[in-house]
Amino acid sequence: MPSVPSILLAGCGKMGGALLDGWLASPTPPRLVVLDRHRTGSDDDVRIVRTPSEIPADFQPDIIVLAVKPGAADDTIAALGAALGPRLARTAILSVMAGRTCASLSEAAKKAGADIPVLRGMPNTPSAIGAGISGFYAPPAATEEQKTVCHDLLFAVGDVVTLDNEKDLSAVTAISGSGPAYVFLLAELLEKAGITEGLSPKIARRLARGTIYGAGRMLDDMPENADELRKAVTSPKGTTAAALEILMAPDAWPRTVEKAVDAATKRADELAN
Ligand SMILES: NC(=O)C1=CN([C@@H]2O[C@H](COP(=O)(O)OP(=O)(O)OC[C@H]3O[C@@H](n4cnc5c(N)ncnc54)[C@H](OP(=O)(O)O)[C@@H]3O)[C@@H](O)[C@H]2O)C=CC1
Ligand SMILES: O=C(O)[C@@H]1CCC=N1
Repeated sequence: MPSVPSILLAGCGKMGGALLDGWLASPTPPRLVVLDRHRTGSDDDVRIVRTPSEIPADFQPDIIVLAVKPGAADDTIAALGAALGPRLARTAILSVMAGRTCASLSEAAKKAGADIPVLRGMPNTPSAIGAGISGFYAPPAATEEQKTVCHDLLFAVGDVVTLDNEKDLSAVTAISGSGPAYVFLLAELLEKAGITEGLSPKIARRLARGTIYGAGRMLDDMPENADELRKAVTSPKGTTAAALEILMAPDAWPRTVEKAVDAATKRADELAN
């Protein structure tokens, strides 16, 4: 494989677009062709096509990053197989889709005439600014070179946790794949509560966002556990204690977060095939 790998990004919506932004801002972006029926325009760094038949004839992808909806994967793989044929002989697929297993995607690739390995990543949208975190799983069928290139693609946009068991990707999806949405919801709710308490929308927004940013940075920078950082904010009989008495009631956040993560994990399992 060449030192700069050739990547076909199939699907460039919310997650594919975040990966693309992150790669383009990284020190050594891969050679990129982007396939997405809604994207237009190309520049020096990336060629954008709307259908597989528009992929340049001399482009041979080392890795296809599959970032379409799980239900669109088989049709996309079939269309790529038909358009690229023998150009897929040394390609591997890196799926970033929720649920879909390596085995089911390998089967779809085989049907499309490409007997090629499928690796899986579960990134998240902060990848767009190089602050992602991804789970990564490579099956035994992948070569060491394919494992390294796929790992490094995810590492170029943030941290990577390598998993020994593919099954764990469902829980990873529920925690870090979907997780930014939970944090954004907290930002929305804090902002709304601030407005209810009489702050202007502008000030409530600034306080909510600044607080989540600062707390996130402390979690990243400081060695203390999250509960220690929480306790450092909580004066006995003070304001935080009054709020946490409500949030930490057994049926409030502890149970709600557990139930939400379990629902997301189960949904990832349902999307498997
Ligand atoms: N959003 C997120 O935060 C995360 C998403 N993921 C995974 O990433 C995948 C994509 O999700 P997301 O980015 O949200 O979805 P989007 O719908 O935003 O993006 C998918 C894009 O691919 C296009 N597309 C699908 N099939 C083809 C095709 N054959 N040819 C050309 N374009 C095609 C879609 O067009 P059209 O809409 O017309 O089909 C759409 O523009 C999912 O499998 C999801 O599980 C993983 C981690 C996080
Ligand atoms: O909601 C979803 O299914 C995708 C996977 C993780 C985040 N978004």
